[in-house]
Order: sequence, then structure tokens, then C-alpha cells
Amino acid sequence: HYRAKMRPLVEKAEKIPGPQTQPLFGNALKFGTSTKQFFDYMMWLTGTHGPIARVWVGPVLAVLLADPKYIEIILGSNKIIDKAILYKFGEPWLGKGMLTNSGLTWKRHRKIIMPAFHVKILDKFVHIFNANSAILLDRLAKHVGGPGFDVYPYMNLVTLDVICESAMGVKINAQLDSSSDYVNSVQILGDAMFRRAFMPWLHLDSIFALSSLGRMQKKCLTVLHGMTKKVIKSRKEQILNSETGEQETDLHDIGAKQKYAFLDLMIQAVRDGATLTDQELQEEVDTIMLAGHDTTTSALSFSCWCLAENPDVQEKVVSELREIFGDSNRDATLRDLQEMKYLEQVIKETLRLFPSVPVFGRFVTEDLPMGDYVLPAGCNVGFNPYMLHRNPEYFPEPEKFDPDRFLPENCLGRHPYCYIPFSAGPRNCLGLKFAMLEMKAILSALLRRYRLLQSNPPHQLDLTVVLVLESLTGVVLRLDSRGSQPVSS
Ligand code: HEM
Repeated sequence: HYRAKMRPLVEKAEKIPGPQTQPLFGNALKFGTSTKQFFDYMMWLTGTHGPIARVWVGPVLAVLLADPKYIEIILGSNKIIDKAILYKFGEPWLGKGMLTNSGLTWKRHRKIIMPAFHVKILDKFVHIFNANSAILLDRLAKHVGGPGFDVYPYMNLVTLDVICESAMGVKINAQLDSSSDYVNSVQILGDAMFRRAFMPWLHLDSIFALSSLGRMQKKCLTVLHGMTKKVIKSRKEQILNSETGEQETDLHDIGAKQKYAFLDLMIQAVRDGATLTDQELQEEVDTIMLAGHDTTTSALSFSCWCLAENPDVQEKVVSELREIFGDSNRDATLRDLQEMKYLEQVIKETLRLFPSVPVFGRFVTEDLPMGDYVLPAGCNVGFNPYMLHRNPEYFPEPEKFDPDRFLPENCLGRHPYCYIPFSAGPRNCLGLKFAMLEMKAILSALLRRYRLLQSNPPHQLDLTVVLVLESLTGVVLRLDSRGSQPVSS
């Protein structure tokens, strides 16, 4: 019965290029035991078997795509919106939040939450970017003139502060005190979720619960859910108990000097008739916390590295900043951030070479013709932006760091699905504009005060994926002062 059930899947899968399989395990044994080996295997798969390649993880079929024509068929579709089965390991933290959910609930939630990401609203978050950038600059001061250091942990804490304040309206001061239970739990949980996905023996909930990883995850979840629940209860009371909810939100701010958080906007939507239960609110806040933290950490760290390695590009960004700010040390405004066109090209080019999410996935519920092949119903699909972005057909001399690729005239005629760091189509990244503004605010503050220099001897990245793209050797560079006045907070 099992064989008969699997036959249609197997027959169609056999026509798709891919490595030889072993009985029972499929290709799982080749994945290795570390995230680095998994990353290397995924890249090898596309490199060796081409832009459509299949693997078997035991009885689970996955097809990895790196051709924009194939990718468009799925990402451009309004129907194929289910997530790959690996996303279920995110559910203990995120429940049925937007990232893990599908179907009508996902559509309804996205419709409710989307207005909170409108650029007019995003203006309200700029002061959070500025205040936390100022703390970052002070923390980095000790590295001026010193040897190379890893910038990743600094970016990790500044983005955590930003996302906590923006999502929940709570200052956790991770940059000033990184030893808090909350900060530690966020760090540990992202790793634990991802690691579990690649340890098949921990897939069964009952076994996972007994493992040390499972026990650690449970402890972290108690801390994180405890915090979100507490904040939601408090904010909800403040907003819903007042007749003029918006004014009330302005007055009460749980210790944070801010007027809006994504949570407040969702609560206001509920007040105005949207249907989101407290549990759903919590899941969406947790989702924004996860989706908006490590992704920006990774992109900011690699942007710094690219700027340090390419001093000419860095000086061009600094000239742009001089044109915008002159000699003033004032904070950046939304308009300033929007004017930073060249810096935006730099971030885009960084994300081309170092996409924060180097692999993500969907699930196909009906047979799907794809070129000469058919993706069978029941197949997981992975997208491989890392390899896609290095295809010379779309990006000549792909290893060269060249922000001019993203000049408007150079983007003309390029396939719309050949560059997908924020995914694409109806299920693309909801936080794209927020992320771009945040990254521009932090990088511009950094470059107005410091010069980023290549480490000595030059640092070699050793890429891996732990939820997001990271380097096992860190992201090492040196700092020098630009000798100008510090950017005020
Ligand atoms: C450099 C920064 C970022 C990158 C590269 C990035 C990339 C992505 C990608 C590739 C996806 C699709 C994932 C998938 O389909 O499984 C995604 C989804 C999402 N991102 Fe981002 N992201 C970034 C920052 C953010 C930020 C700052 C937020 C929130 C403040 C955010 C919120 C979301 C949400 C809610 C989704 C789920 C959308 C849906 O499924 O409808 N992201 N992001």
C-alpha cells in the first residue's frame, strides 16, 4: 500500500536530475551533521545537477530550484502558498504566524497586518533606528585603531533592540545588557529550531522533548512567550480601555519613548473590527521578532564586510552622505534615508552575494509542470537564491561586488525572479521596506563616524546557514575614526 501510494511521486521524481539515492535514507546521509555541511550540500546540488535538482530525505522529496523561470511559476502564484514541511519546526515558537501559516488564515492575517508596514507608518520607527544606532557607535568606539574584530555580535544586538522596540514597544537594552534571559533565549531558540530540522532522529516530538535540545527549547519558549503574553495584555488594556485608543497609546509607553509598535497597530486593527485572537496576536508578534532580527543582522554584517573590502565603494557612500547631511551631525530623517540611493544599491548588491535567507521553501499540493519536468503533488520545493544570484547569465562576473548592477537603467530587462533576497510574489517579505530603512539608518550612522577597513591579514569568510547566512569564522574587519563629530542620538 505504501509503495503504491508513493509510486506517482517516485516516478515523476526520477525524471528530475539529482544524485543517486540509498535505500531508506535517500540522500539524507550526505547532508552531514553540521549546518555547514548542509549549506555546502545544497550549493553542490545546484552546482552539479543544475537549476532543478531533487533530493530525498528518507521518504520526503525536495526539489531545489535556481532558475528564475521555474521560481516564477511558484513564487508568482497566488495558489502555491503552502510552506515546506521543515517550517513546522518553527511552530513551537511562532505557532501559526504569517511565516509558517498558509491558506485563508494566512491571507486574512497578511491583509490585517500589511497596513502597519506602509511607508507613512514606518516614519514612526526612524527614531528607534537612530537611538539604537547611537548606542552601537558608542559600543564600537573601543575598536577604533585596533585589530580586526567580529562585527556580527554587534549587529545581532542592535537589530534585536530595534525589533523588540518596533514590534512590542519594549526596550530590552540588549546592547547594554546582553546577559538577560530574553536576549539569551532569542539567540538560542533560532539556532535550536534550525538544528532540529537537520537531525531526523529529533523530528518526533516525543523524542525531541526528551533531548537536551528539546529541554533547552522548552525553557527558552517559556521566557519568550511569557514576555510577549505580558506585553500584549498590558498594551491591549491600555488601547482597548480607552475611547481614544490612539492618544492613549501615545501616553503609555511601557518605558519606551515611542508612539507606535507593530503590536499597537494590530491591536488598533482589532479595535476597529479585525478578527485576531490574543493567541494569534502573540504568534504574529513572535513572527515579526524572528523574521526581523537575524535577517537584518546577517545583511548588516555582510554589508560592513563588503564596504571594508571595497574602499572605493565606501567612499562613494560617504560622499552621498555628505551631500545629504553636509557638516551637520543631526539624526537621519525618513526623507534622508529615502535619498540614500547609492547606499541602497550597496545593500542590494550585498544581499545578492550574501542573501540573508539562502534557502527557503514551499510545498506543492498538485502536480506542477515545470519545463521538461513535473513536480509531483506532495513535493517540497526549495529556492536557492545564493546560487541564483551568482548566475553569470543575469549577473556577469558574479563574484565581483558592483553596486552599479542596481542602477535603475541596469535593472531594466532583468528577469524579475533572478534576484529574490526578500522572496517575491504574493508571499514576499512583509518587512522589506522596514528592513531597508533600518539598515540604511544603521549603516549611514556607522559610516558618518567610522571608516571600515579590511582586517589584516584579510579575513576569509566561511559561509554556513543557521536560519540565516552566517560565517563560521565571523565577519571580521577593522575600524578607524573619520575624525568628524559623532552622530547624535
Ligand atoms: C535583510 C532583511 C530581510 C530579509 C533578507 C528578509 C527575507 C525574507 C524572505 C526570503 C522571506 C520569505 C520566507 C519564506 O517564504 O519562507 C521573508 C518573509 C517575511 N519577512 Fe522578511 N526579511 C528581512 C527582514 C524582515 C523584517 C525586518 C521583517 C519585519 C519587521 C520581516 C518580516 C517578514 C514576514 C512577516 C515574512 C512572512 C511573509 C509571509 O509569508 O506572508 N522581514 N523575509
